[in-house]
Amino acid sequence: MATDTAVRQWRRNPSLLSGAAILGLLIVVALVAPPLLSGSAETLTDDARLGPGAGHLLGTDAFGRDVLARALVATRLTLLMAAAATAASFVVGVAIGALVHLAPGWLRETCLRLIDSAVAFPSLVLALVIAAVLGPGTGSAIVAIAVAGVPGFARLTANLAATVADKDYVLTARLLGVPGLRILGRHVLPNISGPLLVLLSSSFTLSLLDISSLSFVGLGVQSPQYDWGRLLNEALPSIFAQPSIVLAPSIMLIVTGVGAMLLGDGVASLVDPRTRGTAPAPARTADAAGPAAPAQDGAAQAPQALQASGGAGAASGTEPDGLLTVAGLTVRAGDRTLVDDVSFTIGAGQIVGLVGESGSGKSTIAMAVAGLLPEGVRANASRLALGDLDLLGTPPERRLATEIGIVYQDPIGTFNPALRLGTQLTEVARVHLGTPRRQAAQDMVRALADIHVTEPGRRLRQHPHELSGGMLQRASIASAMTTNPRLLIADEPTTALDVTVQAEVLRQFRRINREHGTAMLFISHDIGVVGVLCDTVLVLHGGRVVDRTTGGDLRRGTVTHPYTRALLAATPAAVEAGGTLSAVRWTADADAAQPSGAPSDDLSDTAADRPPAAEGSR
Ligand SMILES: Nc1ncnc2c1ncn2[C@@H]1O[C@H](COP(=O)(O)OP(=O)(O)OP(=O)(O)O)[C@@H](O)[C@H]1O
Repeated sequence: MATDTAVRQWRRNPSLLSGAAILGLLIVVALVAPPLLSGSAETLTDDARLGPGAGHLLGTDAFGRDVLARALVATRLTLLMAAAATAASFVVGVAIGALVHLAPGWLRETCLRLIDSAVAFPSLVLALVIAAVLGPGTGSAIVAIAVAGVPGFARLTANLAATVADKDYVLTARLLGVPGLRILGRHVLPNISGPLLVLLSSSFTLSLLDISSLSFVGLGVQSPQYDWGRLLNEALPSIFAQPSIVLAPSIMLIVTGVGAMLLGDGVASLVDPRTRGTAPAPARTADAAGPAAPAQDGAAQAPQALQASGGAGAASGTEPDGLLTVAGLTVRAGDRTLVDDVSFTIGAGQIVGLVGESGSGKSTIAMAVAGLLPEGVRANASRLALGDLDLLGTPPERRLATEIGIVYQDPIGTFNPALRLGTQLTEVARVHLGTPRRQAAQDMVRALADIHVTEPGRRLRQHPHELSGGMLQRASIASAMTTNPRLLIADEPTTALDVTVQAEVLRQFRRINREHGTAMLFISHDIGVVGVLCDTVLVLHGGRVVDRTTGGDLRRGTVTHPYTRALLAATPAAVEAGGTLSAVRWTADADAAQPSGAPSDDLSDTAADRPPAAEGSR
């Protein structure tokens, strides 16, 4: 079965097939030509400078040696030198790039600038300088080309690693306390392997040409050894009288280069799990299947589906003890304040929502709570704690990993595309709870079934790209709940999903909240969704809390703060209810600014003037 799949993948990959065929043929030549053809390639005869003919297809050189035989015998040394130089550049370059990526900010920037300068220097010129310093010879040519190739690999590795570093699955690994080197090996390098392999193949071609160039100018292979560059060097004096003498090494160089590039392209698409084409992606209908009936249609379905259930905290009508305490949280990037003096608490079983326009600081607050702020961004607070766990200091990784779960906006970006779901979903249980692999898999199958993922056993063997967005989001909720965390942070968890899947995902949040008493910090642009799910809602604007209200007030539309009213007026639900869709035009210091169609109000109705909806309102 696996063999059939492998054969199909190869058949569907003409670059891989043709590149492998060409390089395979060259390897055969490199293996068999020296023992079979060394005689005619190296024995001096009186048949000097013969033209192409029956005895010698491409003629003979000035010493009567067969030109074609020499080119074929030279294949072994040429390929070995190019491969050795490329392998050395690859290993050293990737290692340097990875270390640079892990280095602290100032050192990384310095190293990157140095690498950039090295890349800007032409590799052949650099190789010529190194070869001239080391002296002519096969070894020095390999070293020179290898050194010249290092900066390219180092830069690509460091740059690509930086693009993967802010992916959700890397953030999650950081939250779980996975060491930097392990994150690099497990999450970063596998996901940048495609471009690195393409560079490997083009670097092999470049090494081949550079090594041949060094030999051609007399700094590489020395007589009596010969590679294709050395053959071109020897043919130079007679190139006009006997042009056929340069044909064989030139053609061999071109064919090898083309073969390497084709193979590189083919391997790059083969290692990318998204283009492997394994099992077909599940049908969309499977996503909505499951014991809970999906909402019928329309944006209003999600809120309606949840309204009936009511909020745990809201139903109690009491303010639960603060499990998460955020007091005076301020987050800065350099001299820019991203979040300004934000305070709130979340009790066990309570859901607190953060709403606000894009850029108002919602995700920054969540990341500050989880200790996942990006480099250069610093959080300060008079208190930031989850129960007895001080989140401002350096909390024990194990506790962070098990007491906070995160569900991100983009279910596809949440998972490492290079790893099967089973490996990723059971990692926390295996690594942090010490659960045996088989038991962790069985537990996860149950957890996925609980959250209405169909065929959970099969899902664990699939890669993320083989599941729909809704199914992946449910898998990420199941994953976040593995340790039964005290706090679940959901950062726009439904934004990337269509409305029917949204409703189901929201139902799952509600169920988890009620069954496990999990405290939740729920972030959304969608004020309607926040209204039906959350007990307490903080409205953010420009990094500050401008209003505190309740889900009930949002649902009933009985909010009084002008900005919150402006947000409500800007939701499609307001239009469905007969209102006018308005753009939000409120600013903290422009009391006249109102959404069009919204009743006039002034800014005296600040959070301080309102009864606190959550403990610690500022
Ligand atoms: N690493 C960073 N360095 C500097 N500024 C940042 C950084 N990350 C975010 N910001 C800024 O912080 C502010 C708040 O961003 P944040 O992502 O928290 O907003 P948000 O309300 O979650 O927006 P969205 O809903 O679009 O995700 C924005 O102005 C953003 O440009």
